[in-house]
Amino acid sequence: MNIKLKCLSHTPLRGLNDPAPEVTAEVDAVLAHARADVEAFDPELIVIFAPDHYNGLFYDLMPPFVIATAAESVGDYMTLPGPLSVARDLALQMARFILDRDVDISVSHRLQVDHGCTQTLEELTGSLMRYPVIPIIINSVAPPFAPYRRVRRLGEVVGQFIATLDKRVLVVGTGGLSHEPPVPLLDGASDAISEFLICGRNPTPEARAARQERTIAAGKIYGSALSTQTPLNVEWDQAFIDLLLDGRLDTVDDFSIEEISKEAGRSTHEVRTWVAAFAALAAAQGGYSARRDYYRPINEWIAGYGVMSAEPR
Ligand SMILES: O=C(O)CCc1cccc(O)c1O
Ligand SMILES: [Fe+2]
Repeated sequence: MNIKLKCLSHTPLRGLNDPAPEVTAEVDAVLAHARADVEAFDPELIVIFAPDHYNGLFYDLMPPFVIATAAESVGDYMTLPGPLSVARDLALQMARFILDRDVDISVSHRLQVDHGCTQTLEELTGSLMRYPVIPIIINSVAPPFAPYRRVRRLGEVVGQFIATLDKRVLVVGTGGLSHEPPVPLLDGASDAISEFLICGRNPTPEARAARQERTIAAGKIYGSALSTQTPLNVEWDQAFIDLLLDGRLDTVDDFSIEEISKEAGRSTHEVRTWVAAFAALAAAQGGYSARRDYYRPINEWIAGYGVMSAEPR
């Protein structure tokens, strides 16, 4: 086995509410570099840890973790619609391996995924079909969540499975860092919003457009006095990146979900995908060496925007 890691923020506001052209150019260059790395590595499998934002998973049955044997992009915001090239049999084998090691995970044989999975796949590979992929969704948006130590444990067993493969494997985490887009909460929601959060699959084009307009409007005022959303938190992001750089993964076991939501925003929990990805790399090969490729707080995108790479030491 040969393994590499990429973790990066996603933001559906890319192209819809852009910051200054120098900033988008900087991010474009970072992403082009990441894509070239992936091209050179030529993975035989991509394991992508991703969140979902009430596009594939709803409160009628909200799983903490899901592995997909087949997946289709809903094509939200500017992302590509259509099927992902999921490695079906390998995904099933991985599900069995995970369950055998005492970590519970749901299996979906037909999962809808959103920008939380597809934007990063597209940015890193140019399409949704380029390489065989196994999507693993970690609930990071719809409380209650499994604790961070459980996410780290999931990553570990996935890494142990990867170690059994005779393949080049790219492990990806997508989301974060600090941010809070206007995603509704079930607690205190109106009847209409509850109905959406419980079973809002396959919205009408009008409903999807309205949702996207709300996100764009929030992006236009994010970080200003007009915004009611928790702002970006550069210190939190820096500390999180540092703990990954230093390989202090076990410190996430003490993370308080409530405190992180308050300090850095509710969607900061998408960093759970980074925790799982780094834990997988660490478990697959012992130590790792990581680098911070990029970080910048970008209000227009509602994103503490970061990119990291890592590989075995
Ligand atoms: O759920 C939605 O539609 C909004 C999602 C969303 C918005 C801004 C930054 C993000 O990272 C993000 O995921
Ligand atoms: Fe997100």
